[in-house]
Amino acid sequence: MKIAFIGGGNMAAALISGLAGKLTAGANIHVVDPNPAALEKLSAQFGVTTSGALPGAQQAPDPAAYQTVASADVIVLAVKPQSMREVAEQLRPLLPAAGGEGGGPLLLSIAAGIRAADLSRWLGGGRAIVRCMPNTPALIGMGVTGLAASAGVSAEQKAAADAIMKAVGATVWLDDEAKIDAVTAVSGSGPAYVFYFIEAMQKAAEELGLSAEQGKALALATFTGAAQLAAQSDEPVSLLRERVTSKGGTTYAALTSMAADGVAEAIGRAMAAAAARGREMGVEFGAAD
Ligand SMILES: NC(=O)C1=CN([C@@H]2O[C@H](COP(=O)(O)OP(=O)(O)OC[C@H]3O[C@@H](n4cnc5c(N)ncnc54)[C@H](O)[C@@H]3O)[C@@H](O)[C@H]2O)C=CC1
Ligand SMILES: O=C(O)[C@@H]1CCC=N1
Repeated sequence: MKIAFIGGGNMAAALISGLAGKLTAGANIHVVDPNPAALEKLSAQFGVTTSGALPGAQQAPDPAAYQTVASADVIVLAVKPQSMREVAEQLRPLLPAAGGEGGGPLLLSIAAGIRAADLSRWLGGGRAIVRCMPNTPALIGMGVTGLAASAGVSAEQKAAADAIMKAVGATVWLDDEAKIDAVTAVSGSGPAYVFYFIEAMQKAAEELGLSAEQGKALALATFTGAAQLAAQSDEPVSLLRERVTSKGGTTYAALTSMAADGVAEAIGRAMAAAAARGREMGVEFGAAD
């Protein structure tokens, strides 16, 4: 499978680390990014080929790269949402005319917010697009990705999208593209909530007299252990929580304090804000002329 990445930043690097040498040879992966440092790192680490610009970009275009991008089976769009329109319009002249179902390359967009209909329009219309929402644990093969296919994506292309994302973790297919905003709020942004919680626990551990190293070791092992226990258990998470919570004991004191502070409600509001921002970005960066 020949894969071209447009954008070689954090998420692209995480995906390439799972793909290169496993799903396809590094030499079958091409990365376009105007940042030379990002390209050097990816080519040294994974043996990918690289180029600095698409035609129409401000940098001097690299004609050898056109053919590589144009003949890719899958083009992963891994730039920031606000760059997506510009990149799609640069990509458009390289792509073969859109055919029927499964015609042309599969476009895999990992951008938050950007809707498939806008992307397809910027790419000349009738494109086979799968929207994906991965997350950064993909870097260690423990990501989870939500995917939604637009009309015109063939069964083979869906299988290719699934294989690419399974190379870095689990996949969850959605029947409706709009649900990608919910996935973004849960698992796309989710690692940041977990890091936030771990940071808070580390800080509190130090305030309680433990060293920074001790706080880190205890907080991390607790997260890993509790998440694995929940994943491996057939029982509801609420029951696992209750088993930790002795009546009148320490956990009860902590959870009572969290309930009084409205922590669960605050998490709900935070995730609603993430989903709303996803929808808003779709409008902000995808508006028709
Ligand atoms: N970071 C995360 O946790 C997640 C990010 N995403 C999505 O992934 C996308 C990329 O995010 P990150 O990798 O975090 O950002 P990043 O800033 O690390 O990477 C973006 C890359 O695009 C490059 N770029 C800019 N203009 C370009 C152009 N015209 N042609 C080619 N490359 C160009 C930049 O040089 C940069 O290396 C975003 O759309 C984001 O919504 C999705 C899931 C999780
Ligand atoms: O914060 C963001 O917009 C991106 C999408 C999900 C994670 N990072």
